[in-house]
Amino acid sequence: MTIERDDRPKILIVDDTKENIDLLLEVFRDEFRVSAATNAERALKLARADHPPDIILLDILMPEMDGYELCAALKNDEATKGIPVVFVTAVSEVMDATRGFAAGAVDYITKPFHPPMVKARVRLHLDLKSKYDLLESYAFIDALTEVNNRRRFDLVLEDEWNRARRSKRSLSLIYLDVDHFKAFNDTYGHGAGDDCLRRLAAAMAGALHRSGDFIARHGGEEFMILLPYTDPDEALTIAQHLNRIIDGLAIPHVSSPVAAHVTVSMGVVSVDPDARLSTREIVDAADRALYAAKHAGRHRIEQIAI
Ligand SMILES: Nc1nc2c(ncn2[C@@H]2O[C@H](COP(=O)(O)OP(=O)(O)OP(=O)(O)O)[C@@H](O)[C@H]2O)c(=O)[nH]1
Repeated sequence: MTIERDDRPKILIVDDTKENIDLLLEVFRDEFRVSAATNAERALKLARADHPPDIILLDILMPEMDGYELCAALKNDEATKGIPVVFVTAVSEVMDATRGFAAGAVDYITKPFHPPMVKARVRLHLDLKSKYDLLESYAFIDALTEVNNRRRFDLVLEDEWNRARRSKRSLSLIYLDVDHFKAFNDTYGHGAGDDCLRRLAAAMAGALHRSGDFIARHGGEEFMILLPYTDPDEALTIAQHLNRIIDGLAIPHVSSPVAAHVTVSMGVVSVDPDARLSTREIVDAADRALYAAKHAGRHRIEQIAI
């Protein structure tokens, strides 16, 4: 049996009048997955769900929380602020649309609907959103290795550390540095050095399977691997696995005093969720462990728990 995936964009219609919902449902049901809410509370719940809508059509006039307030609430929430909101308004209320833009809406459509126009505008905003998302993702990708960059790492570490503290689960971090990489560049050239970093990044990214596992290039020949919900034993197992994967690439390094191929050193830190530490202190601890691994001869893993 094959289960077909429904890749159509998701649209959420928020309107307290069932007839208006039905009208828009007719317009969108063939091209979109449509859900509907008749009040702000339900709309917020659907917008914050695991599979949020790609766009929200929002009636301005609703009892209790009106469209403006709901829009402002969506824009103030990290989880929903990126979802484009289009106001739905009667022609007589067009002036109010200005307030809608101030609340964070991207556009408005007027009743009575002209279906092709409504569809075209919704498609336009979906298209703009996906281009915006793509651009934003470039800002977080390391151009050489195409894994996450340091900027993204800083944000994700902050998020994961907060989550670890809330859920009382330990967080582990691997700070990894290529051994004698200056000698590698000097021997094989900077272009070969770049290729080596690309291969290491791809191999490590391919070896991390758990959702939430995260790799970033931290700078130069340094990488960070963040392992949420991971205790010291598991973190050590993953570090050893990465070490084997890198040894397995067997990238020749004749000028390394450590081995005939490219090797790495790792500092592994596992943090107790009750430890009152800043993310900076976590990174510093991983750095100390990495330094110990380098000092002890390289091509090894040093681990600390804090
Ligand atoms: N090819 C290439 N080299 C880089 C890049 N970023 C940093 N490097 C080089 O990485 C080398 C790092 O050298 P060091 O910090 O002295 O460390 P190392 O030679 O790896 O020695 P240990 O870390 O002590 O084992 C420098 O020569 C940098 O020029 C890069 O993007 N591409």
